[in-house]
Formats: sequence, structure tokens, C-alpha cells
Amino acid sequence: MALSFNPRLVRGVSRCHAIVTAKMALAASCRDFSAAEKSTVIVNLNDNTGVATIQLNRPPVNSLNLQLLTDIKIALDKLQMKKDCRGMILTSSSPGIFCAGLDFMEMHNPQEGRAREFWRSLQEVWKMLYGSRLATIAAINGHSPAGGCLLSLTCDYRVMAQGKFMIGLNETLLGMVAPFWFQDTMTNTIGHREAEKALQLGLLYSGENALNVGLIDELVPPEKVMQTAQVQMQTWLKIPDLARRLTKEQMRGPTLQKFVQRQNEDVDQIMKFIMDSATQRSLGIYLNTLKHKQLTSV
Ligand SMILES: CC/C=C\C/C=C\CCCC/C=C/C(=O)SCCNC(=O)CCNC(=O)[C@H](O)C(C)(C)COP(=O)(O)OP(=O)(O)OC[C@H]1O[C@@H](n2cnc3c(N)ncnc32)[C@H](O)[C@@H]1OP(=O)(O)O
Repeated sequence: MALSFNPRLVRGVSRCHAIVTAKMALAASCRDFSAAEKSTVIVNLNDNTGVATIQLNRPPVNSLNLQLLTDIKIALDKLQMKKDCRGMILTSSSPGIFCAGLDFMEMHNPQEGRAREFWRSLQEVWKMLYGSRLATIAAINGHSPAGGCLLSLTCDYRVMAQGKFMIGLNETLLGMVAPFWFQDTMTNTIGHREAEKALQLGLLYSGENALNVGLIDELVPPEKVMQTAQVQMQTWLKIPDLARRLTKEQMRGPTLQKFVQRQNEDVDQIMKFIMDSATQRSLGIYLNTLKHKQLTSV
């Protein structure tokens, strides 16, 4: 079967693989917790406030490949082991793009072993973030489709930048089905009826409409996103940690338990789906759509 081939995308990916690690000047009270020299995340912990920041740092669009997922997991592991860390703000080092979702190169004609590892890493990152003991806020400073939207939905609160940015689970537009745990995370946030529409139609919301349906909690000018997230974090950290954490556990527990029960089955289903030629054909068509910039938000 002939597959669509998008040279522009392939160029983008080889560039992505040459990972750029931004150097940050650290304030005296901040410690750099980045996973490694060539990490695709920048992590800082402010010792005075107990609030950490994880910046996705995989230009140009922070698409989630195996390395970025692994680096997020390492960073979270380290932060959650620090007793004095109480909150985490998730954002991007590239204003204009929070996260473009899963890296197409992990999905397009993958090796099965790598694809399994990739999917398990995504599951692990979701599970850690959704069940995190930390108060978590997504500072969504740009586009946030699909897997990017999922990452933000794992957080306790979402602040998004005003502008022409879009957010949503647009999987059906790719001819794909958002897995049940993507769907559950969305439904828990915006309710069943809105999630039914959003998921079936693959809706990408503008900031205003995302605010209207409760997909985000605040919409602010781009330069105020981080500051707003930090102010909001103080509200969350005023609550005694144990009470807040146990409440979160109770609210999210059933979704996490369902996920754990079906986690292996989910990997098998995804593998069957992604290794299928019809899936690869749809994906190829979508990649051409992306090339011609036909994505629009509602
Ligand atoms: C192994 C198992 C895997 C999968 C299982 C299969 C199915 C199960 C369910 C799947 C669930 C899927 C979840 C997803 O997240 S799929 C990804 C969906 N993402 C999108 O649809 C977003 C696509 N991107 C865009 O719309 C735009 O790029 C964006 C984010 C609005 C930014 O626009 P702009 O600033 O104009 O930048 P460009 O479009 O020019 O992009 C720059 C550069 O990046 C490349 N790129 C963009 N997105 C991705 C991506 N997701 N993966 C890899 N590369 C990406 C793009 O091609 C450009 O490359 P260039 O060479 O031109 O610089």
C-alpha cells in the first residue's frame, strides 16, 4: 500500500531530534532539577515557595516523543520525592506552542517494540500527573491540541493565553479514536454532553470557547499566563496538603483504578490499531492536511 509521505514533517522531526537545551539563568532561590544535560524539559524548584516549574523544551512544537515523555517522568519523579515541593506549574519554553500532542513520527509506520514502549510511557506520564500529590497548574501559553490538551487536563487548574490558540482532543480528525482514559479525563473536566460533542467532532476550541465549556479555568493575555498561574497556585497551597491531596485522590481515584485495570488491554488495542494499514492511510492523509494548514478552531 502506498503511504502519503510528508517531507516537511520529516524535516521537522530530524530537527527535533537535534535537541536544543536552553540554558536558564537561575534565581538564587531556584534549583535546576532538569533530568539531564540534554533534557527536553527545564525544571526549577523555588525553595521559598515549594513551587516547581516544568517547561516543555522540545522545539519547535513540543511534540511528545519517547524522550520528552521520559524526561517528564524523570522530572516528576524527582519533584515528587522532594518533601518541600508542594506545587508544580506545567508550561512550555516556546511561547505560542504549549504542546502539539503526540509526535507523528512515533505513530507513522512505527516499529512495534518502540511503539509499545512509547505508548507505555505516555500511559505512565498520564497516570503520574493525574494522580500527582502536588497541586498542579497548566500554564497553557500556546496551541494545545490532542496529547497537549490531555497533558493540561491532568492538571488541577488551567490558565490559557488569549490569542489565536486552540485546544481540544481532535483525534477523530486524524481518523483516530481518543483512548478511553483520554475520554474520561475530558469528561471529568467538561461533563458528559460537551465531551460527547468535543470527542466525536474532534473539536479544537478557541480560548474563549474553551473557557465557556470549562475546558480551561482562566484566559489571560499571553504575558500574564505565568504570573496568573503563580497567583492561583497560592490559593491551592493555602489548603492543608493532606486534605487537598486526599480529596483529589477520592475525586480521581475511580478514573485511575479503571485505567490500571485496563492498562495492558489498552496497549494491545493501540498496537492493533496503529499497525493497521487503514490507520496508517488516514494518518498519511492527516499529515498532508497539516502541511496545508487546514486546521481550524470552533
Ligand atoms: C505508537 C502508538 C501511537 C499512537 C497510537 C495511535 C492512536 C491512538 C490515539 C491517538 C491519540 C493521539 C494523540 C495525539 O496527540 S496525535 C497529534 C495531534 N496533533 C495535532 O493534530 C497537531 C498538529 N500540529 C499543528 O496543528 C500545528 O503544528 C500547531 C501545533 C498548531 C503549530 O502550528 P505552527 O506554529 O504553524 O507550526 P507548524 O505547523 O509549521 O509546525 C512546525 C513543525 O513541527 C511539525 N509538527 C507539528 N506538529 C507535529 C507533531 N504532532 N508531531 C511531529 N511534528 C509536528 C510540523 O510538521 C512542522 O515541521 P516543519 O518541518 O515544517 O518545520
